[in-house]
Amino acid sequence: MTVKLGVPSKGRLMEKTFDWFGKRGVGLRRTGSDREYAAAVDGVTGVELVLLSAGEIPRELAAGRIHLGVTGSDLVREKLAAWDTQVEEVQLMGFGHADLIIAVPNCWVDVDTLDDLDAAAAAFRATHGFRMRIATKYHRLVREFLRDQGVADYQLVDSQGATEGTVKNETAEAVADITSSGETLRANHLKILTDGLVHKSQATLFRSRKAALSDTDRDTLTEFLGKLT
Ligand SMILES: Nc1ncnc2c1ncn2[C@@H]1O[C@H](COP(=O)(O)OP(=O)(O)OP(=O)(O)O)[C@@H](O)[C@H]1O
Ligand SMILES: O=P(O)(O)OC[C@H]1O[C@H](OP(=O)(O)OP(=O)(O)O)[C@H](O)[C@@H]1O
Repeated sequence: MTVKLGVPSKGRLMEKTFDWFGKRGVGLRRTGSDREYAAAVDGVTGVELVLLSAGEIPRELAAGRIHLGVTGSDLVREKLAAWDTQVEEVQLMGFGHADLIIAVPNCWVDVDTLDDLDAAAAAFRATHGFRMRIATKYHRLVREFLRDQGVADYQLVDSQGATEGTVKNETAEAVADITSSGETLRANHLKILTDGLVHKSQATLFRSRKAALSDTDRDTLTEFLGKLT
């Protein structure tokens, strides 16, 4: 057997992940054509590279099909129930920073905090006869956060992309999404609630608590982690 390392095959995190391992003496490289998802690891034996989408890495770790995986800390928390019983955070990697936040229209001048949102939500329901809609793809994280903060009078509507556009399109009144430069929020006339930070995410190396290991794999993994951390 081999120790399996899952890394993002494309998207924001891929290149920086390759650089991060490179700086630690582990060469990750794609092999074959541009479009072929084949890869190799240089500088260490017994480790196999598996190219996956960032969004699928949490599931693969939880299923024990990979031993180590790189993805955003937001994605692990969103995709896995009781995430820390299924995976272990090995190392924050210092890139892929993004904040999951709750934002409302700039023109809601009386709404700057979660308490304000709660009050606005009750008023909204009384006026419109349905609950205020918050668009997001982070259902688990947002629901848990709002429950802990005592906000209840809302409904989540699913948005898998262009989430900030839902307010203008009148399919939601507020959004919960990732922000990095803040440009997309600004361009869509949205403001972040002052206490509306749900999670500060960054790329993270995770270890599966579920993946089986032979004695040899265990030694390989220990040696490999020694190089990385
Ligand atoms: N500006 C940003 N917008 C969205 N995600 C960001 C941003 N900056 C960093 N991230 C992080 O990047 C990760 C998502 O990476 P990426 O966008 O490459 O994957 P994806 O396209 O969503 O996933 P998949 O490959 O599954 O389609 C998340 O952990 C997210 O927090
Ligand atoms: O703060 P900013 O730097 O503007 O970045 C934030 C935006 O980037 C992401 O969208 P992405 O580009 O992944 O497209 P999406 O709308 O399809 O999710 C995220 O969902 C925000 O919309």
